[in-house]
Amino acid sequence: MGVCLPSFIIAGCQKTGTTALAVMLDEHPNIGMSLVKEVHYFDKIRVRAAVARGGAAREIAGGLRAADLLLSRAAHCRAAMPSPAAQAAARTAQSIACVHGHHGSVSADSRATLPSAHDRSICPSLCSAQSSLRWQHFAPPPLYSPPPPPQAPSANPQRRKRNMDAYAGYFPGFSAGAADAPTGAPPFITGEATPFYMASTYACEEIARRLPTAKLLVLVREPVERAYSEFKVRARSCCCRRRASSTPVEVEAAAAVLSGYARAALHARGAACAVRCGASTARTAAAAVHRALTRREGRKLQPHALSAGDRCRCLMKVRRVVDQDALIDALAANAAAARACLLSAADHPAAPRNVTAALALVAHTTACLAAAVGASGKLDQFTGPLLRRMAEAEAAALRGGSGSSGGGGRRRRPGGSGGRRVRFEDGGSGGGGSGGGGGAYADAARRGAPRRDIGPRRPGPVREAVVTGDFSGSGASGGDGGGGGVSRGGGGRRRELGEALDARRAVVEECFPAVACDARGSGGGGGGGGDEGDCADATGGDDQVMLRVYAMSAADGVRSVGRAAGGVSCVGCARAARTCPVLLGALAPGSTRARKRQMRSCCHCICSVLRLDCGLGPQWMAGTQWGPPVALRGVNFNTLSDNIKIPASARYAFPPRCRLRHQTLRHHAQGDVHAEPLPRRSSACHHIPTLHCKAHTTYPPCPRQEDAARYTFSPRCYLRRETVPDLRATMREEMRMLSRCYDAARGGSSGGGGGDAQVLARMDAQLEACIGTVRTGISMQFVYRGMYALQLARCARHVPPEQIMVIHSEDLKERPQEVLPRIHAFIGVPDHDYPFLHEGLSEELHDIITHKYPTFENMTGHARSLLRWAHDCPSLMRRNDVILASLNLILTLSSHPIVVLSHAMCLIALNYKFNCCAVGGAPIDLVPDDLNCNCNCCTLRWRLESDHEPMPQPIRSEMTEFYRPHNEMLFRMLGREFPKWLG
Ligand SMILES: Nc1ncnc2c1ncn2[C@@H]1O[C@H](COP(=O)(O)OS(=O)(=O)O)[C@@H](OP(=O)(O)O)[C@H]1O
Repeated sequence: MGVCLPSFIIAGCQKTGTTALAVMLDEHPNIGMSLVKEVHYFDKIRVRAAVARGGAAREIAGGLRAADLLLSRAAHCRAAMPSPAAQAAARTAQSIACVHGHHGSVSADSRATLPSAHDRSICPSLCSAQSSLRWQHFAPPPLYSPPPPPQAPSANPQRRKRNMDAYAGYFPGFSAGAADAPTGAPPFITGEATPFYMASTYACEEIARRLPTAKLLVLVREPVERAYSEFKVRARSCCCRRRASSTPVEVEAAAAVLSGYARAALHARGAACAVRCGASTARTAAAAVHRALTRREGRKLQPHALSAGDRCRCLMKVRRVVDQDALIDALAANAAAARACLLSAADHPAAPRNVTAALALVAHTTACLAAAVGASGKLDQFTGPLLRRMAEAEAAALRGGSGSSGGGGRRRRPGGSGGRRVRFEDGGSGGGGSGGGGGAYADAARRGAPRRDIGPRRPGPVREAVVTGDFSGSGASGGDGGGGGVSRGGGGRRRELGEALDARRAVVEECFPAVACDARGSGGGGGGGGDEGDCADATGGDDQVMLRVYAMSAADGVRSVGRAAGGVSCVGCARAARTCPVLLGALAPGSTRARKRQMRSCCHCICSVLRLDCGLGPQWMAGTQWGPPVALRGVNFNTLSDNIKIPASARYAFPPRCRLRHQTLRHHAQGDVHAEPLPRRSSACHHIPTLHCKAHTTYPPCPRQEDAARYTFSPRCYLRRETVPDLRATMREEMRMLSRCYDAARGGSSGGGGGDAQVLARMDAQLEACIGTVRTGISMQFVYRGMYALQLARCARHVPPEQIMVIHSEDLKERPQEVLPRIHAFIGVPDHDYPFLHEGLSEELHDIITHKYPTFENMTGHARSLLRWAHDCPSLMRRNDVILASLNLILTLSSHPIVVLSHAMCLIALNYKFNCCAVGGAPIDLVPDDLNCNCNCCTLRWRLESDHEPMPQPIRSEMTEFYRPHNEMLFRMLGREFPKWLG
């Protein structure tokens, strides 16, 4: 496959509408934009060992680094850990790495790392987590299973970035299209947009050297506006200090967060079913899409081009050409296959807990839905039919006819040892299970555990909750088998599914009456409860209804997790309920017994989120993932009930939200419980105010009005009180430094030191002396980035001016119909009638932008809407279901481990805050700064209350004056004036 390096680059400037332009051009049939915006190739090319910082590059680099580190740890896990589980995890991990062609990616240095005590203790989780990272990175996405690309990118970010072929990898598949285009067809070109290139001191030079014919598109915007726009991003997104030790913490946290998914994925794979899911269903879907695209675009596309990029982007394109029904069919089939596959995982010999299956089920279901949401742009016509189709598949499974959905075929081996050794066949009969031992409840019964201890409704006490198959979410299923175990044959499974559906209906009808109505109305599987009056009341916009439909489905999966977790010891819940009354509101004034019980269940839910979904729950306290709690070995878990008995010395020093479990373990190590001493990793937990873990009997007061001024953000928006940099001081300081430079370049106050070109060249030469290194990202160099004349002059020293097109951002925004044809002519593609231009910059373009480059806010908008819905839900249990659903949705929306991690963190934060706020009505600061910092810095961008406020006039005037000579130089260069810029 030939490479298809970009013919044009949107090289600048930040905050001038580059995203909009990139999105618009990507809609052109002859243009393919890079798979990610802001490749940052040419501005990082000279960076050697330093890891790219900021934005996606940092995340990718961080993720790969984490993956490598974890992989290396897994490598010596095998040697260091005699336990079969660790060995198995390491083996599986390595085989996944191997499958994806990255077997040799562990550096010799990494391999040589000697295992430390710390490594040994966390080895199992690292082993699985590293696989997870690999999984996240390299495993096929659930919908479209791509063949491995011919040239897999190097796992080493530096090497990859330096490698021009790898750069071309940002434009995959399109090159094949270009090569195979019919003779005489208009050219197909690629482009990328990295607005930092203009600000970079050497990117243009590198572009000129490596892509000498590339055209540069440079957008300029009134510099004061631009600076303010960037400043607002800064203020919204990050004011926190970076932790000095961020890497190990991130790696470790990533390990923790992702291990659940890793395990789910691993076991799904272990059941040899994922292969089928991936290979048959997803590939069929991909092939169908591919065919359709080929037909439509009249050129051959590599199948992997359909999946190498982000899923949403792919689906966005696909959706236009594939029959919607066909796509829904494919998605539903894929979901069904994933279901079958993941259900099977529960019975796999290696599966440690049935919850892994449930978890994976949720993950895949939500991933599927997320993709659907991404494809539809709205939760509307697309998601509804898809959900309905999935409901039909469930119904088919209930009736025993699972073959058609590909989702239920399950057959037990005759005489198998209980429910654990199972062979699966796609489209199998779905019946005839042999029953048998039945897993935890039966085990517990055999051990003589009291009956009350084995019911799934009682969280906590059952220690050995392995593989019950109770992934259905049915609260009643555990009791079905009585003391003698539960038959888990096809009939049992169907019964469970039925119970799951009932449970889901209950959730839906309680929380989302409109959905129940909708479902009844459409015959889509609603049922029970409500009457016409309810339906009449339960009106709302389409979006809201669909949101509820979505919640219904997600809650279904989530309940599975929650219920399944009910069979697993939940030390954290009991602990939290006892020691964290404020958090849970259990001791709220006037709290009734029932309320306390409810709160405890709520706690249980939170705990399962933390543990199961994020890997951050009792592990903090108990020390291992999934395995027996290290710190509590020797404690008889069957005696743990509501009055959990933990040696006093094992009391937790840190709140459950503290993700630095090592701290806690260290604390344990000092007590009389058996634990491995762990090195202290960070003292962050010490700084966490413990207000919520004291035995408060009242809620912390709402912030007083006079305190509100200290909140940069609305206190209700869950953010810590941040100090946003002072606009005036920041801008003035930078202007002062730049003026020094400019004055020197002009030859002092007398001026007259040559023409513009000389002045700009001199200024450029001493720029770094004035403002230091030109940094990427949003890095407090707001003023400099608006000095377009300086940057253009620098660029024009390397790139011929006729290859640079400067576009006024305002023109693009207000008259795209005029600007776009000029751009087409400049980059050499035929004109195109963009549908979104017909009504100006319509919502469609906005949708495209937000779906193509979703911010965290965009990505999680639906989930956060769910959170809001949850807020109104009368039942705390249900509310938590929805919260869990939201969490899952957000986790599955993102494919990058580090992104997932930070999202998880944010959601954990939200979850806590949400619960507290919801219960107590007071926005209390429950989230460790560290955690908040993570959220704010990386991804979470809440709107500033002042977001839409104009820039204060005094500083605006100062800046306009500062920019005046620079703007004038720019006007002379362009031969065109923008009078508004001069004030
Ligand atoms: N079509 C069009 N034309 C011109 N400008 C537009 C357009 N669409 C959006 N915008 C405004 O551009 C700002 C975001 O610019 P970028 O996408 O370049 O930002 S980034 O550097 O990629 O982060 C951002 O400015 P602020 O609203 O001030 O943040 C957008 O509003």
